[in-house]
Amino acid sequence: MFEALGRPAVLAPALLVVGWLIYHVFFKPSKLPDIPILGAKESDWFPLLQAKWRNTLDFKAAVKLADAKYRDQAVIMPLAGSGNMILLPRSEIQFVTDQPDEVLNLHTSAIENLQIDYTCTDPYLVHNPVHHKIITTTLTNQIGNLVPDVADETEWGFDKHWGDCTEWTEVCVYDTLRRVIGNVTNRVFVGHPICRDPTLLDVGMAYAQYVPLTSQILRIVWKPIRPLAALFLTLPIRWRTYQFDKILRPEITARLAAYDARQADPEESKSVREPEPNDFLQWTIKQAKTSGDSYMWKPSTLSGRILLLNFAAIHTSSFSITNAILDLVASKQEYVDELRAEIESVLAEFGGEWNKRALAKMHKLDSVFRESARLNSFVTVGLGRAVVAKEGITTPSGVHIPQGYSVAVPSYPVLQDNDVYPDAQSFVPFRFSDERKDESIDYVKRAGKAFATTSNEYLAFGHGRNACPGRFFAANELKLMLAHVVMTYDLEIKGTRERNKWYGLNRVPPMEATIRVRRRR
Ligand code: HEM
Repeated sequence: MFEALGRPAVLAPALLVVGWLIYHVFFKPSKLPDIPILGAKESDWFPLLQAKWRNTLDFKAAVKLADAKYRDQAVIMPLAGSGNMILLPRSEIQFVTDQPDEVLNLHTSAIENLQIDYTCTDPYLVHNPVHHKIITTTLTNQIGNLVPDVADETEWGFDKHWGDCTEWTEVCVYDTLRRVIGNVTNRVFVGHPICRDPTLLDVGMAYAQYVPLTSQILRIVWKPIRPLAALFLTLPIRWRTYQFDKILRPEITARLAAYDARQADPEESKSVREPEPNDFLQWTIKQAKTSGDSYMWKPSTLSGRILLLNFAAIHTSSFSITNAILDLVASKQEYVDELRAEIESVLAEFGGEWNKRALAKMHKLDSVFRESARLNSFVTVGLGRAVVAKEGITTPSGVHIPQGYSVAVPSYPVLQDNDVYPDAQSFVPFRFSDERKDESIDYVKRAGKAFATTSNEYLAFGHGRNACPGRFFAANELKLMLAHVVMTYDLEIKGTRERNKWYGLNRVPPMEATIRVRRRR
């Protein structure tokens, strides 16, 4: 091997590669602003590299340090796989929210973070995200009409995964809830009975795990060889995409044929055919056909969009309800009793029927989710946006950030701040419903305490123009599910609630945690 290195044909390119690496790591002029490096120490020889190492190993310490030491100052936040992000101070959260997409852009940052051009089998779906519009318009408008389906699937899901035993039974919270969420959410995405196909759910979950994992690895692979590495690294993703498409394809083909038949002869369709389904797949077919672009109604395009939705919706919602149930079960029984009383009295007002208006009236139920998200949100730094303006941006505190870098703002330190949320370390389930009751506070401000309402102090769903478009649907679905849980089951936990774990930037609930459940008589 050493002999081979002596040959000019091998030595010359090897020296070039080593020289290139040395130049890039140590000598390339940096366009980074002249601001402190989070995690660096005065004695460091290579502050960016050493800080990256420290921040990556313990991001919780890094984000706490940022808030304690640099509360009013922007810092460079080096992190493996995320480059050198600029963390702006909390006083500039509104500034970030106010910037137009031509200046700070969420999609550019998401496409880069998730390495969409490699990890998505059809990147066009993300570059042309028509599903966002369907979420903000049709899905959100249909929340009320979808309640019976969501309630039905919730009941079926819990019967299946938690059972109907009146003796105490141990269940793994996250594992069972993600399955129920998978059933319920896909009931709204693709309808019954496909939403109950266990392979569809497993494939969707596996896809949602492989995409962030693979993108993390790809981002540390040297750019020139990334396309080659991606060919191998994305194999598990392409396999899941193929499987997902295979399961959905017969349904999609049948729906497309029925749609065309309905368009060709609306009268016959009224008398003979099944009523048109009211779910995301159908709305996407309609949107595709109306666009006139045949690419949009290719079965693989349609199934690819539903897979992306599973990616956006299922993990996030599963984390949310897992945290809420763990928080509730580890707190006082009187809180559960209070919730039951609220649910019973509101339901009685609506003749025992679950609907959107009844859910909206259950402020305590809503407050449990907002409080649990406040304590446990996976968003530790939020509003990650890429600087896309050619001339870069200059922040209110005068820091110039060139095009190509990303910014973010602190979320975890704000959510845990006693000055913003008194007694911030404790789970106070009715913190927000109590505030909503206080009539001395302006109505709009009170309404701003709802689970899905975002603010500078509550970034669990992001904030501003690009805040999570699915949050209103998610809030309704999750509330209905938790209401079903407390009305149908007694709950108990052995010992204390296991704390959430940090994985890089994100915090996730303890996935192995178990509780005991018993069907109420
Ligand atoms: C509790 C459940 C959920 C949580 C905590 C959550 C949280 C978030 C967050 C933090 C963002 C980034 C926003 C930003 O950076 O400003 C986001 C974006 C997004 N969410 Fe959610 N989400 C949830 C449920 C859902 C559901 C059910 C859907 C679909 C029906 C959905 C679809 C999306 C989409 C498509 C985006 C990207 C928006 C864009 O690129 O403009 N989410 N979500």
